[in-house]
Amino acid sequence: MDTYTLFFTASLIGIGLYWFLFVLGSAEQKGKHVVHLSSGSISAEKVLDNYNQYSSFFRRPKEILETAEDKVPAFVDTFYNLVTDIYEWGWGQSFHFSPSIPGKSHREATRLHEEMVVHLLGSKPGDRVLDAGCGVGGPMRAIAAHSGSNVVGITINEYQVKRARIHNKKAGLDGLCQVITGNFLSMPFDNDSFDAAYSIEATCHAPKLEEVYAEIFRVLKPGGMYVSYEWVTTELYDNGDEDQVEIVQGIERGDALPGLRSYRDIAEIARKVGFEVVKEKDLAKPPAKPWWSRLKMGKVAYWRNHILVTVLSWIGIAPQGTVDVHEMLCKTAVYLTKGGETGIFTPMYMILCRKPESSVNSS
Ligand SMILES: C=C(CC[C@@H](C)[C@H]1CC[C@H]2C3=CC[C@H]4[C@H](C)[C@@H](O)CC[C@]4(C)[C@H]3CC[C@]12C)C(C)C
Ligand SMILES: C[S@@+](CC[C@H](N)C(=O)[O-])C[C@H]1O[C@@H](n2cnc3c(N)ncnc32)[C@H](O)[C@@H]1O
Repeated sequence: MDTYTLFFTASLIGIGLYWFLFVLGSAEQKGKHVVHLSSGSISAEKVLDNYNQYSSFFRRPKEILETAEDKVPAFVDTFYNLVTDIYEWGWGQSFHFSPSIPGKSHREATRLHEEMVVHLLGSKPGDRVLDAGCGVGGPMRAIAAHSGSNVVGITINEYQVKRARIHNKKAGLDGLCQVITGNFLSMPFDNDSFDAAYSIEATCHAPKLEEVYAEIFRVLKPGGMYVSYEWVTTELYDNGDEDQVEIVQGIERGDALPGLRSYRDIAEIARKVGFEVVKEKDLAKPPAKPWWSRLKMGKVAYWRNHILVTVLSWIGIAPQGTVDVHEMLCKTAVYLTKGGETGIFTPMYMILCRKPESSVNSS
């Protein structure tokens, strides 16, 4: 090979590599780049082990409630160590769905879904608002910026707190947004200390919904509003239909859920802990456009991402085990899409509640 051919070939390989890593692997919302994929607070050599422990724990989600309910928060924490960077890289800083809106980008539709929380709660400047299960804070920043309220987020995952604080600072919202590590089943906040509260696609991780709802009720001031977007099965779900059961179990396994609840249970549980239920509605119902369309359109992107993750793991840049986690997410995307298309599942069953003015906390 002469010098010219050698130079030409080397340049082509260089450009190809640059394109593969820096163009294909670019971050969705300037959050994460593929070459920086880590596994949260888990050290690189323990990723595969942690993934295997996670997947055997969530293999039979329904049984968890009978045998190992108390271990759920720790495994949810492991799950978010494994997926947080991949979510940020492939989805953005808001870890939830929203109805697609013709003519609007995913980012814009996400933001509208988050700002709806402000309107439902009636939040205003100076209010202290709780975000129960805040992820890396995408919703918190949108809600604080839209309302001028002070938002306090809590997440079980320490790595997410680190990421959220970085994003809050970058967005110039660290004055309005505060984030702490903690369990929403037992929060380090005083009784009656928040004007309002919300949770977006987070309380589905609680083994018993009444425990997290009771805790949110406790920290809300009397008259305070709470809104939640819940993951539930709908009226179309038939637990005697094997195909439907497989879809639901696929969603539970790939999303760290200790058993999906029925939409019927939500308001009943809210009332049981003392809330007045103001409104409940499945925000996925028509005329809303499919929330799962972005998951479906991503088929080529999944394939591309899978190659990227495999190559990076192979050359030692991404931790070993990242490929397994990514493969799990690819399967999860299929089950979620089936859940949406069949209409047996919704990730946005909205419930709006009020803590009665007259209520007294039991603890
Ligand atoms: C509320 C929860 C999370 C909801 C969503 C934010 C995530 C559910 C499934 C995730 C994804 C699936 C496929 C991934 C893809 C294979 C990868 O290449 C890029 C990231 C994905 C698109 C990823 C992004 C986040 C989800 C859509 C739960 C956990 C309660
Ligand atoms: C799917 S993410 C949604 C995050 C955020 N609401 C958003 O929409 O971007 C679920 C969140 O719930 C948090 N979570 C789950 N179980 C928790 C628990 N027991 N205590 C506190 N946070 C929890 C996770 O750590 C994660 O941040």
